[in-house]
Amino acid sequence: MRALEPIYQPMLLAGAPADADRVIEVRNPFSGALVGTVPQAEPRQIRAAFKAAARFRPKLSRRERSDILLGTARAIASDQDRLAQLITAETGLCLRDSLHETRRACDVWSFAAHALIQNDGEIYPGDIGGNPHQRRIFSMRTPLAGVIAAITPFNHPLNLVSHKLAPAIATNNRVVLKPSEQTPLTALALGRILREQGLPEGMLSIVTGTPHDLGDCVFTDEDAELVTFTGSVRVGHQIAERAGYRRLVLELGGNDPFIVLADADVDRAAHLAVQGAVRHSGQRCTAVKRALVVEELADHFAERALHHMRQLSTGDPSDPSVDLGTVISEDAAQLIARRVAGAVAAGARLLLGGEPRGAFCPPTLLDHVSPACELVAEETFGPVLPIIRCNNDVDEIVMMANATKFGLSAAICSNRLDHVTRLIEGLAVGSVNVWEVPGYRTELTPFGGIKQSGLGHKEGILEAMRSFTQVKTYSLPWPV
Ligand SMILES: NC(=O)c1ccc[n+]([C@@H]2O[C@H](COP(=O)([O-])OP(=O)(O)OC[C@H]3O[C@@H](n4cnc5c(N)ncnc54)[C@H](O)[C@@H]3O)[C@@H](O)[C@H]2O)c1
Repeated sequence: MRALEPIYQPMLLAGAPADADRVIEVRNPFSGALVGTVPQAEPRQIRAAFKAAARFRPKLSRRERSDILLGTARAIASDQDRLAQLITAETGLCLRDSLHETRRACDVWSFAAHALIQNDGEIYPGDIGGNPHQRRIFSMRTPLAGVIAAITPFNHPLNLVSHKLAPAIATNNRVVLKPSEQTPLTALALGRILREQGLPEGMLSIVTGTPHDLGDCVFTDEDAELVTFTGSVRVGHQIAERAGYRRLVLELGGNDPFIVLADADVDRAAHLAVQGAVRHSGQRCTAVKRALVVEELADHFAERALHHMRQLSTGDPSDPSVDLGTVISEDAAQLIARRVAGAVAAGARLLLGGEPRGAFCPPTLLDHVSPACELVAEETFGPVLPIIRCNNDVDEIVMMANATKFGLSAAICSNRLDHVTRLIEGLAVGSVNVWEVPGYRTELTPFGGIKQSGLGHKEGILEAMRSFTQVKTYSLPWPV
């Protein structure tokens, strides 16, 4: 496929294009080619973005918001090839994964449009207590008084940005978004679409820059009432320590187990595990990070997983037939390689893999992995499937799965209802999928982790619309 011409994208400050004295370069992780440049914002520009947002009071009717959201969904759908190419150029993800991402983002925007037409208030009778009143209490949801500060990671540059912006717009809020400096071009392309759909300028700023240059200003601005952050545990915890008295929504890393019990169809389980581990280059918070397989199936599982991994085609991520692109950078590929080597040194058997080439990390399969290795104790963000063998004992498997600081999602392969229900009850995670990859969800459903993976506030359109609003109650006389 022809390489895209390098582009310069200005930021959006209160909807208007804005430059800065310096730029950051975005390079294609596969080819090293320059994809484009964006401004390196200065802290004073971040302040200006929050100030402009705080001054603006959105007055869009539900119908107007719904039109903008549906228009955005349609624009993403009609431009999906170009957007997918941009995602692939910025991230090194294969085009197939990028197209998948554009379809998810369309869902986000259209589901938000549908969600906002539902009434979100409730009615409570006043005559229920020991001192009954002839009144009724009504609740309504209002936008936040302050501005939403949104910070997003590199790995889903369209979908996760959509998960911040769509519910914010649906609830008439104002947002200052700082996308990852590794993938800012897709976020800015989405910002342009929103402008074309008639989003009022004061509702959205998209500022770009490195955390090194911006410091804390995005999440400590005096006008930021809520910080919604998706990214690593390390950065999420730093933000939690420094953000002060404001609402926090943290969607952090994961270390998701893929549990295969003794009754499982081994080939089906192995195929799912490989998909869950390598799709999106293994760079999903909910990717399969550890396969916990009962000992009696493990040889067969490893053999079938090897078979499925060998089917994957690799190469230029912009080639539509390629299944696996690169990870985000050469440094990321090197870190994965070091952790794989560490696991092998600790006794794991490498069944498939090899040295990284630039940012390309080959699909990697290991068996007999010790749960103590860094490869599986930490979140390893790459196309790696480590098999940890375990005893055929559900309670022990629950303990192994939970023996991590993370608590995002999990997957189970079993048809034994008694075992499945014990696992669903026992796993300390936000979501469990039976006979699916851990990350399965719709864009509407609640999603988010516990323990170090998050504070328990959920995303997903409906939950995000709740966290981006306050509940106000009012009561009226209600004589009967
Ligand atoms: N739970 C979820 O929903 C979810 C979804 C996707 C990704 N993630 C997680 O995100 C991580 C991968 O993304 P990443 O590498 O971009 O994460 P990251 O934490 O390095 O960066 C995320 C964002 O924070 C910014 N940032 C980095 N350091 C900062 C600092 N000191 N102060 C303020 N902002 C800072 C980055 O510029 C980026 O915009 C993985 O851990 C993955 O599991 C979680």
